[in-house]
Amino acid sequence: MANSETPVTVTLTGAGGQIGYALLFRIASGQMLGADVPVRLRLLEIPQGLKAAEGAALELQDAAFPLLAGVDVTDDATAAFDGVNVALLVGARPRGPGMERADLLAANGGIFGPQGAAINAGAADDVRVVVVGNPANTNALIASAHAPDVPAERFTALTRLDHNRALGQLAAALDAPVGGIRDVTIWGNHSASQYPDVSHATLDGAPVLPLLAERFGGADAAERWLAEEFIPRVAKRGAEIIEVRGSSSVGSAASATIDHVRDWVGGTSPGAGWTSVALPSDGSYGVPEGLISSFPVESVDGRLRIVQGLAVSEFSRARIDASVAELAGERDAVRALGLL
Ligand SMILES: NC(=O)c1ccc[n+]([C@@H]2O[C@H](COP(=O)([O-])OP(=O)(O)OC[C@H]3O[C@@H](n4cnc5c(N)ncnc54)[C@H](O)[C@@H]3O)[C@@H](O)[C@H]2O)c1
Ligand SMILES: O=C(O)C[C@H](O)C(=O)O
Repeated sequence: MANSETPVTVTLTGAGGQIGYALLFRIASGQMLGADVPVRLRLLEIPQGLKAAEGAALELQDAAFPLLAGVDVTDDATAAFDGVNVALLVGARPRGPGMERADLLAANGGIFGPQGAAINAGAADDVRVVVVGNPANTNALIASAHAPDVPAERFTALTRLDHNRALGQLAAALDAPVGGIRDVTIWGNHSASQYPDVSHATLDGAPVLPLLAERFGGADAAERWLAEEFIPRVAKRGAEIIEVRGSSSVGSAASATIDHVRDWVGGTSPGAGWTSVALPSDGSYGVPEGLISSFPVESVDGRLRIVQGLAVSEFSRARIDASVAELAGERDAVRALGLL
C-alpha cells in the first residue's frame, strides 16, 4: 500500500447507488485506510447511474476532505481500474421479477467477468478486491477467474456484515456490550445458507456457550435458541431489513465494507479476535480448494490467513457443508454458463 504521501487509488463500482453513497464519505474522511492516507477515488457506473455518481462527486468536493486527492467518474471499466489499489465491487444486477438464480448469475457474469479482466489489465501490484454486489461469493469467483495475473487471494467477498450481525445478536441475547465479544465466525456463503458459529466465541474472555446455557436455562435450551433463533435470524437478516426498511441494508453494509478493508490493510488486532472474510479456500476445514467461502480470518502484515485448528462439532460440520454445497452449486452453474 502507498505511503502517506502517495494517494491510494480506490475504485468503487455502483458509486451512484445506495451503498456507494454511504461509503464515499467514510472513505474520503480516512475511516477506511487511515487518518493520514490520501485517497484518489474512481467512481464506476453504468451510463444510467452516472448522474448520481457525478452528484456524489460534487458533494465530496463540498465536504472539503483534506485527504481527498481527486475524484474521477466514468462508465469505462478500463479507466476506472487503471492503477487501482483497493477495488470495491458494489454495483450488481439485482434480482428482478421472474428471474431465476441462473439468470441472476448470468447477468452478473456479464458484469464481473469484464471487471475482473479490467483489474487484470490495469491494477496496481498490491490490488485488493472486495465484492459486495450479490451473489457476492460467486461474483468474486467470476472476477478472479478473469484476472489470471492477480493472485487469487486478493479476491474476497463481504461476509463482515454477517459477522457484525452475529455480534449484535449475541450482545443483545447476553445483554452485554458488543465490544466484549470476540471470535464469532461466519462460514460459507453470503446467503441464507451461511453458518454463523458461536462455538469459539467469548465474552470478556469467558466462553459464550455456558453463558448462553445460563441465560436460556440449560445447554439444550441454549442449543435450541442457537438453531431456531440465532442462526436463522443472522442468516436471514438481509431479508428482515428489506421487509422492515423497504430496501436492502445500506449503512450497515457500507460500515462492514469499511471494516473489511481497514482490517485487511491495517491488520486485525489480536485483542479483538478474528473476523470473517469470504476468500478462496486452500482446502482448510474440508472446503474444496478455490471456492470463495467465508472463514475465520486474521489479517497480519496486510495478508489474510485462515485461522487454523479450530474444533468443528457435528452440529457445525453439517451447517458448513450445507452452505459450501450451495457455493459449489453456484460455481457449477456459472461454469455451465461459460463464465469461469
Ligand atoms: N455482501 C453484502 O453483505 C451485501 C449487503 C447489502 C447489499 N449487498 C448488495 O450490494 C449491491 C448494491 O446494493 P445497493 O443498495 O447499493 O444497490 P443500488 O441499486 O442502490 O446501487 C447499485 C448501483 O450499481 C450500479 N451498477 C449496476 N451495474 C453496474 C456495473 N456493471 N458497473 C458499475 N455500476 C453498476 C447501478 O447503476 C446502481 O447505481 C446489491 O447487489 C446488494 O444486494 C450486499
Ligand atoms: O440480503 C440481501 O439481499 C441484501 C444483503 O445481501 C444483506 O445481507 O443485507
